[in-house]
Formats: sequence, structure tokens, C-alpha cells
Amino acid sequence: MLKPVSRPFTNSLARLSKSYNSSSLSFVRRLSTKEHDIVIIGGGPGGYVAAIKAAQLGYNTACVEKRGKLGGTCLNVGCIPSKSLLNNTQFYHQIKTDTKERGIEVSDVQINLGNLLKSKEKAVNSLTGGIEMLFKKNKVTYYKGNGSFIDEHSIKVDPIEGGEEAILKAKNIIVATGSEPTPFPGIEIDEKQIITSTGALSLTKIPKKMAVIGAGIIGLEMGSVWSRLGSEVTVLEYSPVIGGAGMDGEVAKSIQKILKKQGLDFKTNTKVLSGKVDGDLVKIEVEDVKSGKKEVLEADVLLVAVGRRPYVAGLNAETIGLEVDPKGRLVIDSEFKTKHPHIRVIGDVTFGPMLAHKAEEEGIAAVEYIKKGHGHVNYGNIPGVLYTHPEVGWVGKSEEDLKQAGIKYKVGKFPFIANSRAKTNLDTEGFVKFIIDAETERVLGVHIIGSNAGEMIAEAGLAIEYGASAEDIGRVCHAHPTLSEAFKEAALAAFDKPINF
Ligand SMILES: Cc1cc2nc3c(=O)[nH]c(=O)nc-3n(C[C@H](O)[C@H](O)[C@H](O)COP(=O)(O)OP(=O)(O)OC[C@H]3O[C@@H](n4cnc5c(N)ncnc54)[C@H](O)[C@@H]3O)c2cc1C
Ligand SMILES: NC(=O)c1ccc[n+]([C@@H]2O[C@H](COP(=O)([O-])OP(=O)(O)OC[C@H]3O[C@@H](n4cnc5c(N)ncnc54)[C@H](O)[C@@H]3O)[C@@H](O)[C@H]2O)c1
Repeated sequence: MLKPVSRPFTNSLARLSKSYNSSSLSFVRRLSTKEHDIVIIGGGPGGYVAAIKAAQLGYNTACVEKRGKLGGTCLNVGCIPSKSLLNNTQFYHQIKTDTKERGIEVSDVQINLGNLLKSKEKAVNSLTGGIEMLFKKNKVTYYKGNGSFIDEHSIKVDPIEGGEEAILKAKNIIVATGSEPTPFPGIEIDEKQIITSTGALSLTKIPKKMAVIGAGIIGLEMGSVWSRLGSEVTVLEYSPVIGGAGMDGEVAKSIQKILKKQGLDFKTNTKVLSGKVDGDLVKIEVEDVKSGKKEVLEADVLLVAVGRRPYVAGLNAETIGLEVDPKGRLVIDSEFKTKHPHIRVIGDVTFGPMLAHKAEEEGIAAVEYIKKGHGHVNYGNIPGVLYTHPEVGWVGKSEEDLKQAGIKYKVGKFPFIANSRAKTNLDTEGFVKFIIDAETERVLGVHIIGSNAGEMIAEAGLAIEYGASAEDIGRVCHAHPTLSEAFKEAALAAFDKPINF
């Protein structure tokens, strides 16, 4: 006999009988019911950060994750494994090509692909295990399984190995189910010859030829990894420019030249018509957007990297009528609330750039909204970083954004070739570019190509957050000799003149 713990649960069974068959209904009857103040579905950067914050604020918090490991896309098949491969392949490439001038004689440099992948796995496992420890430390209950809505306050956990069947009843729910690769119509992914970014992180053989559809962040990062390991990489891009959304036009052109010099071949204005496995090869039919000329390219491996789309499979969001927009994103208001105000949504599965740090900020803010009624994410100040070598870092407005908005601006640039530390490092490619308001000289955007652009861009974020002018930065003492002096000099160049150029 069913023992209802509360009315909503009884109601939920009535609904369940509509969507589940009678055998699954009897299964549900045996499940234990657990109550929590906040249940978070998804243990990626959005979900796990929200869970820890909620527990720190005193909530009885649970996180449901079906992957078997915490950390989501970012730690398991995204940011972390890709940066491990980017770092180690750059190290290999540099030892192979760039030591003589430095007075270092090296011979017989070999790549051991198996160990390269092991090193990546080690970083991933240590970080995902670390989150599990943080959950224990902060007393977040971790349910290993798929979470799906039964009703507005009840979530069913379908366990994976090591998990526990349960019905969770929650006062507040945060959905953080992330994203998945956008499929390319007609091109079938097998993760061996035709791959997504996930396959590109684990190839067990270095392909002789790799074709990449999409010159966005994934295409450029993973293209760089395999190019450094010896693959002939051709990147096919529909648009005339590379870099995906948000990158300043001048910067995009400049990094394209640099990557081309490193060996990546670009075919922009190129429409991919089809891609099919033919024996050991993949045949890709493409069309030049301008001339309409068609050709068939051959590669050992084809990487499809044309963006990511929100992931809601298995969530049963339709049961409670959560709205999605035409791009499949769960619809929320400015406080992350869905039409059910106690259900909030954060991260890749909703609006905004698909970035780990954006998801994390939203995780904190969503929990603060629950606790205090207010939270804060400055969507005008979310940095982007492309982790090639040199890196590209940007934050705030691009020239294109400002032209479109009709805002008058001034630009100040400083090249790393004129920076003393870059010279000693024999690593002088790139520049820092400041874009400031023509009248107030407030910093509107900063765009950097340089070997530590991803770190340096944080200073620009701070400047934008606190409304600094270029002069404010120009008057701050920066250590010598550091690459950050180029940052200061570019600020000087924006409102007056640089000293060293
Ligand atoms: C190759 C690659 C490299 C990247 N590099 C970077 C980078 O360098 N920097 C950066 O900022 N971003 C990077 N990203 C993007 C970044 O990974 C995402 O923006 C980030 O992971 C989004 O976090 P999230 O918490 O919203 O979702 P996710 O990380 O996708 O996590 C969602 C989690 O929810 C789980 N889940 C889904 N549905 C359910 C359910 N019903 N029940 C239980 N669990 C569920 C999933 O298993 C997943 O683990 C990269 C992405 C890729 C693919
Ligand atoms: N370093 C990072 O922060 C990092 C790294 C990897 C991924 N990510 C995130 O993951 C998400 C997905 O990355 P991505 O590179 O797949 O997407 P993206 O949106 O960055 O780039 C996709 C590219 O594919 C092109 N494209 C789309 N359809 C095409 C077609 N039919 N033919 C040819 N080109 C086509 C687009 O013009 C664009 O340049 C991004 O939102 C990104 O922010 C971030």
C-alpha cells in the first residue's frame, strides 16, 4: 500500500500514471522520499558551485548528477581535458621547434600519445574527485543518477551504478543540465572517424589529415592540439571570419594569420554539404559560398564543432510545462526563475554564453536570490579566452559592437614585440588593445593576443567592473619586467601616448 508523505506526492502519482506505464508505477511505490531545501539537477560548474554555496548558506542541499562523476562537461570532456592537451602539446611543439635559439640542444623528441592521454585523465580525475570531497566537506547530498521532474516539487532519481533510487521533494530546485554538441544535419558521429570535441580529446592515433567543421573556439583549440602532434589540419568555416561570436574583428584576423603560420589551413566562406565515412577515409563535400564551386575533401578524421545546444533529455521538463525558446534554451527571467518561481535555471541550458565561469557566477547568484532576494552577474563583463598559443583573451565590447551601437570610442594598442619580458621570453606575438569611451575614457573593452592573455584579461575585468578609465590603469604601478606592462602601455596609448613604443 502506498504511504503518501504529503499531498503533492499523491498528486504527482496521479500525473505519473499518465506518463509512466503501470510497471514503472509499482517501481515508484517502493522508492524512498527524501526532503531537501534545495535540489540541484546537474553537477557541472553551474550545479556543483550552486550546491556548495547553498550548503554554505545553511540549506539542506542535494545535487543529482547522472554522469558518474561531478564537474559536468567542463571537467570531464571540456575545459580541463582540452587545456591539459593544449598545454602538453604546446610544450612538445616548443621543445621540437623552439629550443636551439634558446641555447638548448635537444634530440630525439618523441610523443607518447598514451601517456599524453593519461596525463589528461590524471588532471580530470583529481579535479572531479576533488569536487566529491568538497560535497562531503560541505554536506551536500550527492545522488548519482538521472533527475526528472514528477511535479513542480518532486524529482525522481533513476540511479546509475553506485546511486540510490529516490524521490526528492524540494522547496527550491535549480536546473543546471548543461549542453551537448550541436549535430550537423546528415553527418553521423561515430566518435572514431567523425567526432565531436569529446572524441577529439581521446583519439588513440594521430590522424594524418584532420578536417574540422567550424572555426569557433573548439575548432581552433582542438585543431591546434592535433596540428602540433603532426596532423595536417584544415578548418572549414561558413563565415568569412574565424573565432566564433564575441571576438573583435581585428583580433580574429590577426590570430588567423598566426595560426596559419603554425600550419592550420583555413577555408572560410565554405559551406559543408555532406560528410561520410568511406573505408578508412571521410569524404567531405564543400561549396565555396561566394563562387558556388564544389569540391570533395578527404580526411582521416572529421571533427564537427559547429556549436553546442542546451541539454534537457531525461529531465521531463515538459511534465511541469517549463518553456523553451526556439534555440531549445529553458526560459527564465532576470532572477533565473522559470514560470514556477521556486524553479531556477542556470548555465549552458539557458541564455548567455556557454562558458564555465558564467555558469559558476549564475550558480552563486541563483542561490543568493533564494537566500537574500538579490544576486549579481554582470553579463557585460564575462571574459572569453581562446587557449591557443598565443592565447586570445577578451572582455567587454568589441569595435564591431560599438559601431553597431553608435557609441564613439578610442583605441589604444601596444604590441608584445615592444615589451621587455616578451623579448626575453622570445615570445613576442600579439598585442593588447584597449577600447575606451571617446568622451569619458572609461574602459569599454580589452582584447589581447599574447601568451598569457587568459590570465592578463582578469585585470581588464576588474577595470570594467569598477568603471576604471584608461588613465586609472596607466597610473597603476605594474612590475618590471612583466607582460602586464604591455597592458599598462596599451591603456596609456588609449588616452595619451605609450612610453616604450
Ligand atoms: C571541448 C570543450 C572545451 C571547453 N573549454 C572551456 C573553457 O576552457 N572555458 C570555459 O569557460 N568553458 C569551456 N567549455 C564550456 C564549458 O564546459 C561549459 O560552459 C560548462 O561546462 C557549462 O556548465 P553547466 O554546469 O551549465 O553544464 P555542464 O558542465 O554541461 O554540466 C551539466 C551536468 O548535468 C548533468 N545532467 C544533465 N541532465 C541531467 C539529469 N536529468 N539528471 C542528472 N544530471 C543531469 C550532465 O551529466 C552534466 O554533467 C568547453 C566546452 C567544451 C565542449
Ligand atoms: N576556451 C573556451 O572558453 C571554450 C573552449 C571550447 C568550447 N567553449 C564553448 O563551447 C561552445 C561550443 O564551441 P564551438 O566551437 O563548437 O562553437 P562556436 O559557436 O564557438 O563556433 C562554431 C563555429 O562553427 C561555425 N559554423 C556553424 N555552422 C557551420 C556550418 N554549417 N559550416 C561551417 N561552419 C559552421 C560558426 O560560424 C562558428 O564559427 C562555445 O559556446 C564556447 O564558448 C569554450
